[in-house]
Amino acid sequence: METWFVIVVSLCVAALIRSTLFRRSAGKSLPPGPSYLSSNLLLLTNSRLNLEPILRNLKSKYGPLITFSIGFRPSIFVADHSLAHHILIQNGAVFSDRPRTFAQRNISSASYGPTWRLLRRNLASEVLHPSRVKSYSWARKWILRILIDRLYQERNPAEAAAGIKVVDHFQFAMFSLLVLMCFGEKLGEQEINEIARVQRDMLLIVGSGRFTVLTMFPKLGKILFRNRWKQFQQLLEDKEQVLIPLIRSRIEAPNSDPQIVAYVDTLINLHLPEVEATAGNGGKLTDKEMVSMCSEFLNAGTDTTSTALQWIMANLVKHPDIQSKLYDEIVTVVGPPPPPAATEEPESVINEDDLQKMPFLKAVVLEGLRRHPPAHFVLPHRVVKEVEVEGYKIPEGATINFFVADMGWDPKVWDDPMEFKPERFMMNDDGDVINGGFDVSGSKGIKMMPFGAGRRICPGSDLALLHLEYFVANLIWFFRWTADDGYGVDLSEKVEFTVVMKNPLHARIFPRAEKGRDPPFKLSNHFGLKHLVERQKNGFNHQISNSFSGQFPDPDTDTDAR
Ligand code: HEM
Repeated sequence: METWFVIVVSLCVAALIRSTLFRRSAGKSLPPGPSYLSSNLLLLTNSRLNLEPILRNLKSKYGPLITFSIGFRPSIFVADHSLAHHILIQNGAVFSDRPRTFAQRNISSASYGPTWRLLRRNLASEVLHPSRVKSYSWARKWILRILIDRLYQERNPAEAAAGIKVVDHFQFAMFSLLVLMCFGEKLGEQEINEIARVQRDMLLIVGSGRFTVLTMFPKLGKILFRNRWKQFQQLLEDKEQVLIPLIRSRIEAPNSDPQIVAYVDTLINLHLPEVEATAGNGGKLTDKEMVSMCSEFLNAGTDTTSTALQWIMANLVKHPDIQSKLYDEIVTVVGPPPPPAATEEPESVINEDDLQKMPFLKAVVLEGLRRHPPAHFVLPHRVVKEVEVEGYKIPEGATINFFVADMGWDPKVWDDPMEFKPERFMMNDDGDVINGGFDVSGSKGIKMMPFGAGRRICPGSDLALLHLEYFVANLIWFFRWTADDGYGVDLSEKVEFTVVMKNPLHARIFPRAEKGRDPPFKLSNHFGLKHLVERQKNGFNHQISNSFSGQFPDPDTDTDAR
C-alpha cells in the first residue's frame, strides 16, 4: 500500500516537472495520446505483456504517431511506413541513440557514439562478415545432423499421432550453434543446457516486465523495489558463474586456429575508446562486460531465430500445398533426399550455396518474418535533439518505437495481410519478378521491418536469414511434416522475450526416404531379422504379413503414414 502511495506521488511530481520541461518550447505539441499520468497508470496496472493491444487501441484512436509516456520521458510510437522511413533512414543520426538503462555494456544498450560503433563494427566485421560466416558452415552441418537425429529419435512410430513438440529441438540447435560461434568450443549437451537456462531465466523475467519499474525509475526503483533489484543481481551472478569460466579458458589458452575465430576471441583483443573504458582496465573489456557482450550475442541470435523457425514450420504444416511446392523446388535443385544416416556416418545435407538457387525458399522465410516477426517492436530508440515530425514536436530525450508487426500486416501495403502467401515475395506490386530478392533493410522504402531499419538495424539479419533458410530447407528435404491429430496448428501468439506460439507446434514427421534406415516398424526389435527370414522360409508368411507387409509405408502415398 505504502509503495503504491509513493509511486502515485512520484508520478504526480514527475508529471509536474515533465510538463514544465517538455512543454517549454511552446507552439508545437507532442503527438496525440493519453495524458502522462494515465499512460503510466495503464503501464503500472497492466503487465508489459499486455501492452501491445493497449497500444493498438491507442493507434486506432489517435492515429499512426502516438505519445504514450513510459517513465519520466515521453515515448513516441510510430505505426506508419513512410514515417518510419523518414525517421530511421532519412534522419537516422537523430534517432539512433538508446535510452539509458542499468544494463552492462553491450551493443544494443550502448549510446550512439564511438563505443557503440566500435562494438558493432567488431561484431559485423569479425564475426558476421560473409567470409567468417562461411567458415562456420561445418558447424551448421554438425548441428543440423544432431537436430535431424534428435527428431528422428523422438519420432515414435507406434505413437506417431502424438507428434513432436519441435520448438525444444529448434532452441537447442540454435543454442548449440551460437554457443559454438561465441566460445569456439563444442560443448556437451549438459553444458549447453546450463548456458541456455541462465540466459532464459533472465530473458523470461525481463520479458515479463517485472523489472520495467527499475528501468523507468532506476535510482528510486533500487530503493523502493529492493527485492526485485536483489533478484536481478542474483540472475546476473548466476549468468556470470556459468559464462566467466568459458571466457577465462579462452583468455588463458588463446585460440591458434584461424578457422575457428569465436566471438569471445574478438572481444579479448578489443580496446575501448579511452573516455569510455572502465578505469584500471587499460581499455580492455572487464569480465563482466564480456559476459554482457556474449550474453547479448546468444540472446539476440537464438530465441529470435528459433521462434521464427517454429512459426515458419507451423505455417508449412498448416499449408501442405506450400510445403509440397517448397519440397519440389528443393528436389529440382539438389535431387531427392538420402535416407537419414546415423550420426557417425557422413551424410549429405543441402549445400549452403544451393540455397541461392531456391527463390521460393527465400519467399517462405520472408513471409514467415512478415506474418510472424519475432519482435513486434524494435528496441526503444532515444532522440538526441528536438525535431519536428508531421508538425509535432519530438523532444530531445524522448524515446521512440515502431509497430513492427502492424507494418507487416498493413492492408494498405499487403493484400490479405493475415494470410500466409509466400508468392507475394516472388513478384512485386508492379508485376516484376523479384524471386525472394526483397530488401529487408528498408533503405529505399519500408514495407516491413522484422530486423528494424536504419543505423540500429539488426546486424545479424544476414546470419539469421541464412540459418532460417538452411534449417527450413533441410527439415523439409528430410521429412514430410503434418499436423498432430490432437493439436492441429494453432497460430495464437504469446508474448515472452519474443512473440512465440501460444500452443507450440506439435508435428508428425515422416522421413521422405526412410527405406535405408530405422524403419517405422523395427524388425530387429520384434523378431530379429534372422528369425524373421527363418520364419518366412518356413511358410509363416501369414503371421508376418499381418504386422509387416515387407514394404515400409510410403509417406507420400500411404494414408496411415500421413
Ligand atoms: C530472426 C532473427 C532475428 C531477428 C528477428 C532480429 C531482430 C532484431 C531487432 C528488431 C533489433 C532491434 C533493431 C532496432 O532497435 O532498431 C535487433 C537488434 C540487434 N540484433 Fe537482431 N534479430 C535476429 C537475429 C540476430 C542475430 C543472429 C544476431 C547476432 C548474432 C543479432 C544481433 C543483434 C544485435 C547486436 C542488435 C543490437 C543492434 C544495435 O543496437 O545496434 N540478431 N535485432
